[in-house]
Amino acid sequence: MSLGNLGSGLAVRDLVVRFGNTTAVDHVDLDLAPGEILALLGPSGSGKSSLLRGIAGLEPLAGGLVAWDDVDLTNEPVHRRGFGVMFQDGQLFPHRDVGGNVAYGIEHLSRAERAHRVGELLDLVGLTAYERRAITTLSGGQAQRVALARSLAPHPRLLLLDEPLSALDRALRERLVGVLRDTLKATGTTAIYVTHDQDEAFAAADRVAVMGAGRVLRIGTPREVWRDPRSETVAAFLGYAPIISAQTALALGWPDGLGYAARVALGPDALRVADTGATVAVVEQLDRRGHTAVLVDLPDGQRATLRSPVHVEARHLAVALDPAHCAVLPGEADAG
Ligand SMILES: Nc1ncnc2c1ncn2[C@@H]1O[C@H](COP(=O)(O)OP(=O)(O)OP(=O)(O)O)[C@@H](O)[C@H]1O
Repeated sequence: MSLGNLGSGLAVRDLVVRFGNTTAVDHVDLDLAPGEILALLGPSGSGKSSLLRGIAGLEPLAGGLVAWDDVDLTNEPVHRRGFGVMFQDGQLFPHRDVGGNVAYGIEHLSRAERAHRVGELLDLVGLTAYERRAITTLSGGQAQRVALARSLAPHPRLLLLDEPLSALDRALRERLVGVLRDTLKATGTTAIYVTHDQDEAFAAADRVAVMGAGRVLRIGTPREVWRDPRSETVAAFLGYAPIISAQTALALGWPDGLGYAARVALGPDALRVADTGATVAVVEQLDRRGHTAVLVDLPDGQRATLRSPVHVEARHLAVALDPAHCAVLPGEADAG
């Protein structure tokens, strides 16, 4: 049934998923344009998987609507939505080889068409000539690339990826997130990508939605969400720390123009050593890759980290805040 006003791509309206007394997804609205990649980010238990599964049709809805190109799919079974799903463990068939796995969803095609599509996708995910390899001989990263090729083979109009890289180590994740994004873009696939890793979300997506307690707290491009998290919850989840009052920010040399109730969230490079400024006590120094993390106590008693190229000798430092590496948050009373 055409709904008449929801536009092209995915539209989610007022979606609710409940498990007993737990509301896992709490009245969520979401729009996704064709070809767009959205990352769903949020702490454990914030409802990311439940939202994804609700959209896929894998979880019954307690309320709301899922539509594609203005057509209501809420009551369509999973396999009639034209959506694909890829999970953390890939769920490959061990008794089929790589090519057999990729061809799984396209067995209605002619042998030649199938072979062409399988070859094309294996090329895209960087596994050319792996077609006859046994699944049991693949590394974790290779297996996830096969899983990606398999889920893309039937041309899903929406691909739902649930923590597709989280079983892999960080270095491999950083590399594969690029392969994943490039492959989704090369195939023009619209996708929702669930992860709890901020870096992965920012690297994969055109837009990021940060969830908390079943709701979408903030949605925008990675740059918009980072620059303007709009709430302490989102800022803290993105890795801003600590969050200080306007008064403390002014004491640390903030150039003015802050509302009395505003709060300032410090990003990783927010504090720097200055010739003049507030003096803070050095508490501890930790060796990091390429820099020293100098832990200092701010005038309000909160601990903050300053990145320094070398260990500092002094027990006290003059520091200043760099507004370009901070986010200004509205005071509780102004928060919308
Ligand atoms: N099958 C289930 N039965 C009961 N409660 C569930 C079920 N699945 C999820 N929940 C609950 O719903 C809420 C949201 O869980 P969900 O798995 O969607 O969160 P998440 O953000 O994906 O978490 P994670 O990052 O840990 O996977 C949690 O409180 C969780 O305990």
